[in-house]
Amino acid sequence: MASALLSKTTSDWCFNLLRPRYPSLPPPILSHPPTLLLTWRPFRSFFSTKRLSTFLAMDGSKAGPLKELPLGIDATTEEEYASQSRLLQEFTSISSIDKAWIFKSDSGIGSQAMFSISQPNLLANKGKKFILSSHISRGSNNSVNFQWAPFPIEMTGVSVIVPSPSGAKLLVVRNPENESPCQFEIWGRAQVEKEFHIPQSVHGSVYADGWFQGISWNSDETLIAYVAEEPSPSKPTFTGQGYKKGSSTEKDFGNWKGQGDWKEEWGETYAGKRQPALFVININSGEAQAVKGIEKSLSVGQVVWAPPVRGSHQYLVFVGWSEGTRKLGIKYCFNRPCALYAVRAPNFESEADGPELKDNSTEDVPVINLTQSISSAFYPRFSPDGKFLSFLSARSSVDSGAHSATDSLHRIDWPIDGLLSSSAKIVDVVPVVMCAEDGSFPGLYWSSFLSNPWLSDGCTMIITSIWGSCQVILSVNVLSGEVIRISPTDSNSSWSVLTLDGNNIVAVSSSPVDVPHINYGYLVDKESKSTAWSWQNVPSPTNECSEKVKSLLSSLQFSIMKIPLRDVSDSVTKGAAKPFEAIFVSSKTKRNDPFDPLIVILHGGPHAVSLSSFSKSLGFLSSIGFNLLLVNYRGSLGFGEEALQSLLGKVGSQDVNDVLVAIDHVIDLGLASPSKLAVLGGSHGGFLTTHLIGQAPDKFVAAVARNPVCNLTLMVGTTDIPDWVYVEAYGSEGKNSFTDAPSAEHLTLFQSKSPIAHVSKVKTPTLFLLGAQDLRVPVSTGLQYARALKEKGVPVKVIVFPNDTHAIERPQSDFESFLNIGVWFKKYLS
Ligand SMILES: CC(=O)N[C@@H](C)C(=O)N[C@@H](C)C(=O)O
Repeated sequence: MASALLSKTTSDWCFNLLRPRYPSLPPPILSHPPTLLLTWRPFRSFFSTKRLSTFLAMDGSKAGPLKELPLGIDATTEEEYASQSRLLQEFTSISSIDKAWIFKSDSGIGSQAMFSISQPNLLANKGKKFILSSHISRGSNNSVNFQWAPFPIEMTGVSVIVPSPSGAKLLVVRNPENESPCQFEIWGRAQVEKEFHIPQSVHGSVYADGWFQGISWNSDETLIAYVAEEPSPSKPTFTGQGYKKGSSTEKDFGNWKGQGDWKEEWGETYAGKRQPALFVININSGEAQAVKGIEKSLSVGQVVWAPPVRGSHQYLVFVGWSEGTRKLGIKYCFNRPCALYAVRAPNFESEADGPELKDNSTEDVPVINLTQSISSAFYPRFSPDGKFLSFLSARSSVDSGAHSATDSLHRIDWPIDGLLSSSAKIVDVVPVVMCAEDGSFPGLYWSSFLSNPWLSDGCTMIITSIWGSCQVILSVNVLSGEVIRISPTDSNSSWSVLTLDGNNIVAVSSSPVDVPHINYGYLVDKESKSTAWSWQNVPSPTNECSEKVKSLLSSLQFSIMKIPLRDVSDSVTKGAAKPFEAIFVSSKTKRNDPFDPLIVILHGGPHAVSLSSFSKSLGFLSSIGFNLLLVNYRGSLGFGEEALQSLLGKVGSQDVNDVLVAIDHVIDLGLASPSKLAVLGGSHGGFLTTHLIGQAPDKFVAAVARNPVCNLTLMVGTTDIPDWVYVEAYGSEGKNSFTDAPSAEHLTLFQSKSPIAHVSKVKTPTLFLLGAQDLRVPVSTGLQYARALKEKGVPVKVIVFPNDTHAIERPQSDFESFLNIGVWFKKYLS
């Protein structure tokens, strides 16, 4: 019996695997010393590691000295781990296309493209970044041809690259890993032309992602404005004799540094990061100056240069977030009030400066708030002629307290004389859509703006947004307000814009069953007023994945389903009474008889969305025999503001019910069996997962919760976004009742709306994946719930990743998470 257990091969659901990308990589699950893994298995196999080795010896087989199995793995699951891990490695190594830039070609024919590509490096537990170049030429009939460089080039140690507007120079920033200076390099076409080391006494690391990122070249390409961490504050110094008067940042053998006052940070993923501040570097001299006059309490980001006005000082426009009485978490939080400000750029003494620019007195020139009359303004973009400034606003989010909601687009006319005013009229360009009519524009969501999003007419922006369950490319005329969906409407795939090539678009598209592909788009008929775009699929090395993955994905299909509501009450708004959507991914042919097991996948937020784009981890799960149902319950982004706002105050009931309705829908269609259901969700999706196994205790055979919100009463005192708990539990009015001193009445309501209120009913075996550095949903929340299940004898497995934050996205942690998810579901659903 034991040898049967041990000799169980991968043939149960064996894959004819190709050689993995990292041939020397040992099975990662065995190479994981830092992961803390707690396993509680009331129904665990009789053969614990010790018993198994004894049994083997008694069996008389040539056992030899048996290796202990790693923590959390038993003999029954080890083969499964080994076989799934090989396939997961093939999915993991698929590269992602993150950004692209277009340059004029030296030959004057066609253009040059540079693509930034990333790939996880499991052994190093880091992302690898590459640059892949291509020459783009146009043939007859509008055909386009990309000639790719033979290999990509790795960008080791590079934090961010930003080409100059003309494309003649490239800024490369290398952030230090310790107290070393921050390195700026200016590259020409063939070599590094300048290299500057900015000491920590001037500033810390340059912000290279998230809300605060912003690097902008001025028009004559001599100055670069950017956002970096302010220098370290000086701390009290103590010597053998006690406190040493005066401040010093120097380290010395004869003294030691105290902590000084604690400073608020921006929460999740910003731990240890200092206040973002504005700087300008002169690339001729290498001198870097802090921009003066900005209030210390203002965090800054997204800086751009205002159009130059002859004979007048240059201004910078940036986004500022005020701190108020405390900083609340800002990652995934669009509801933090912010405004656009204009500030005078510092002067650098240089021969090029005219006499009128020698005045260095920027301190007494006020910083102007340009968007006082609106609670949120970000992504400032000047039109190419400098006549207006457009920007996005999340005012709906700020005003309602929902952490993300429908955005709006605005513009202000820019004074040609350079006389700025804080009372400039804000024009609404694309308003918030309250009720999304079938098939029509639902509003702007999570839009991303290129640094140059403009077509040559100077008033059309090309942007990426969300439309139902799809990511789409839109053209937006900033003068007329006309919005057109220009990515194909006959496809359910997701599209996003990478860069513009003049009036043409380089985009990436993907779907749950197609890895990302590059596409080239152009207006079919430029002369007529036609708005039809044609898209050409561009063969590219980035489109490649292993033959195994290709073949597995080609056996899958997906559809976007409309799920009608059940029992709509009269009190719901029109927008909230409309069907919601779910993405159903299945095998083209049934793999199991009569039904493949179904994993219900629930996104977090709750104001986020599951998109119809490719996901390596979900591609892996659908390839190992599971159908998937990604439910975009009401409250998700992409369906109009009324549907989104309908969830506030109703979490744990309306969203739970929507998921149950979606499940019944696929069962009624004959696509799933009620006895083969599992559920997986993270964060608010983990809230739903744990609610569902409590409220529908007989429905799910297995569950997985990643950093789940299980107890709002516990979370409110420990999370970086306690305001979220109030708004989601009480509705919009919770925004005003939010306090850091919750009353007994508040705590009682939070308890009643939490999954922990239903924990006594749970029977479903549940896997918990927890990040110990999570500031959003602290690890204690998931641990408490898991312990409560254990107390009841429910099968539970917990993996804590000691160095991971909320997203659990470090390559090894992501890998181990999805490997365990695959094995967990196989164990209970096969
Ligand atoms: C606003 C927010 O972070 N809410 C969390 C509870 C959550 O669900 N987060 C989402 C974004 C996630 O998927 O992590």
